[in-house]
Amino acid sequence: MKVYLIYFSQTNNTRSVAEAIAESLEQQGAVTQMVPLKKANELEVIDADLLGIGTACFSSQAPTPVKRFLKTLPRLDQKKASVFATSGSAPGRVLYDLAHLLRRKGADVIGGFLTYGEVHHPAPCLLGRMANRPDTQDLAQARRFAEAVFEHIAKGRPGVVAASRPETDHPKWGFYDFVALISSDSVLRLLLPKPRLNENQCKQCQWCVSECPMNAIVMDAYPRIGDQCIRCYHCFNGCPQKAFQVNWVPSNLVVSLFYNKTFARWFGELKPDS
Ligand SMILES: Cc1cc2nc3c(=O)[nH]c(=O)nc-3n(C[C@H](O)[C@H](O)[C@H](O)COP(=O)(O)O)c2cc1C
Repeated sequence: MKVYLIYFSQTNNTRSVAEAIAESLEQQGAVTQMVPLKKANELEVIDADLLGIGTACFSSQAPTPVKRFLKTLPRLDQKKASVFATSGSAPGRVLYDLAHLLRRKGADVIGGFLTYGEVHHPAPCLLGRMANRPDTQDLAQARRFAEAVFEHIAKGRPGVVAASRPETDHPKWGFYDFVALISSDSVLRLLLPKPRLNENQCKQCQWCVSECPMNAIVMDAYPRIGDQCIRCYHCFNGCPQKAFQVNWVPSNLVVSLFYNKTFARWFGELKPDS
């Protein structure tokens, strides 16, 4: 069985889950190729017996670059696919987004797996950080999920694997599912601050230009962030010179008043744990 495993991961949580899944599939005899989204290739997708797509959750949904990629895929008539995601406490529609877009292309989505991933979103006041996730148990669960997917295909079973998360097939209608519906990129651009470059610290290494998942950073004399920025803060978090700055004051207010209150109401009094 040929498996093509694509992952979108900025702080390596989803990548660790993808590695655990790949390892488990290989142990069972599958030939697995694992690639980051930016390097994913349509021809390999078509060639695979099983397509795996994994992502970090942004704003309780699948990040825009992942959705865009899935929308541009060719027809996947009855190709087996499985999806997985890592998130903080509010995964919302992330699994459904992946499965729904794959099904629209005609894929046969046989399972969805979700686990926690430590949150590195730089907004200082965000609660629910899920420190050190995914941990050994989470990764063991990911391996078991991969075993179930492999067995399902090998034995030619119909439908979805028993271990699949129900929201892979039907969206839930909880609070964060609504958050996902209203959190379009344009709303996030209004609510969240854009990173700003401190030119004195920038060494023009162009790390941010090559890493931006939206290809929204272009090089003038210095990197310039364009209007396509989705506020993922990958440039801010990852810049080797720490040359980006963000003014959190206005959005801290929004997050503290609205988001953290909701966390507290729905999940108990979460405390910053790092
Ligand atoms: C910009 C951004 C937005 C996020 N939004 C959410 C969210 O709405 N709900 C949630 O549960 N986690 C959210 N997270 C947390 C990530 O989904 C989580 O940390 C994930 O494991 C990161 O995966 P990665 O290390 O593979 O990039 C967000 C993280 C970032 C950076």
